[in-house]
Amino acid sequence: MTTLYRATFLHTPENPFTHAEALRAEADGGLLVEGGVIRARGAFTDLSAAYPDAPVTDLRGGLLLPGFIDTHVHLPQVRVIGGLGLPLLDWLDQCALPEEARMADVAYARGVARDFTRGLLGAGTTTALVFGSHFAGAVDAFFEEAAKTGLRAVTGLVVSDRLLRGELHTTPERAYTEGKALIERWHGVGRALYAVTPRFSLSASEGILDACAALMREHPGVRFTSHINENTREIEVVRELFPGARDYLDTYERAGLIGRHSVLAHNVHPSDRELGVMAAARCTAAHCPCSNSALGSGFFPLRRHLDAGVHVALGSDVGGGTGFSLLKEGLQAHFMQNLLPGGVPLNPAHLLYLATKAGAEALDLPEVGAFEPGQQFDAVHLAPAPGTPLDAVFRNATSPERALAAAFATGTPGDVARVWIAGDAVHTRD
Ligand SMILES: Nc1nc2[nH]cnc2c(=O)[nH]1
Ligand SMILES: [Zn+2]
Repeated sequence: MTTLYRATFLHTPENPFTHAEALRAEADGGLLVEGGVIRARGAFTDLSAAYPDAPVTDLRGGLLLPGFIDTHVHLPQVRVIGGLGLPLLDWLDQCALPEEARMADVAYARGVARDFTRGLLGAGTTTALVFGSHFAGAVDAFFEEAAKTGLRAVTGLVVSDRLLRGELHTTPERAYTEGKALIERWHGVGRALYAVTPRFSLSASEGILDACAALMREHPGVRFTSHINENTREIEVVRELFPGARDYLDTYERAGLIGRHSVLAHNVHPSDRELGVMAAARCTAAHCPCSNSALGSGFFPLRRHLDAGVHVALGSDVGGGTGFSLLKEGLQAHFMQNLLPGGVPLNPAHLLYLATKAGAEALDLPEVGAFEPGQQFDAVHLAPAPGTPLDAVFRNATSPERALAAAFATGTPGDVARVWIAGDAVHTRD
């Protein structure tokens, strides 16, 4: 099936942190999509002349962007968004972990997976690196829900063997056998990919990190994700638990877990050595600005990451974060860099890149992240309801870039009118 989409569209096929003019915009643009793949892109008049028989879907009056890519979000935390006012370790004990224990019940986990997937798609997120659950049945339920809805999900069993609560602990042996079974069942099936996921070094012994490394070695192509350097108290505890490690990163590095397919969430308090190793390994820091603010974790040192050459993408970190919208994460990143002495001034091109193409790079998914011919048509149509302030800005914007800035400043999931993955409509606003 072929469709010619007519829209004001923007995308960032190049990295604006390293390329001038990275923001590409077409005020009256056309995207020819065939079988879910973008075949041609340009001015609408040119495309309609070249493909006069293609049925046109008219999306004028809003903005069409590549689907958002969330590189850090927790499946079992959708129902506990909003536990404000606690630092990380207290928030885990009081808000997150009691809810995560409920995921032992697969029927409960299925409901959570539905709420979670709906939250992602409704915010315009089409690909997500998801911290799964400590329970294999819940991870299965989420893979099933993602397959049903079309979401591109990269996820896995979260493993820990200390300092959480008993129900959430496993053993290195079980972490390995359950992880292996899930990889064999799901990795590379449809749009699903597996991510080996020790929760963080605070809750993971060397034995369980070694079990994770065995899974990575034996299954090339699976992704790796964990947390790092989020909170100063957490970092102190990790230092005490790993007296032989040079720093937090080294706890993962020594196990052989750091490489091109590794995504480390937060990294608010890194050392120069850690940044150097992350850059050399070409792994990614998932920046989660709303979470860093809500949990008081600190200001992400974006300048130091960029100067060291570390790739950075964006994560919502629901439920430490405050919701699924990567528009909000972009705005909060912008605010925090504005407030941080020596922060990086972030323009709309940076924000769009962080919310889209940067995530595709992080996950090594060249088929998504922008509107290049040959890429999948994963897209979000922002079309504010008539009479809203964003609608007023869109109607009066002097350029697509101005409208994009306003979308980050004031856009919400309520402005997400329609979302496509591989050309299929996966969310339509009521
Ligand atoms: N923000 C955040 N940090 C973590 N570190 C370990 N677990 C978590 C979590 O669930 N959320
Ligand atoms: Zn997290």
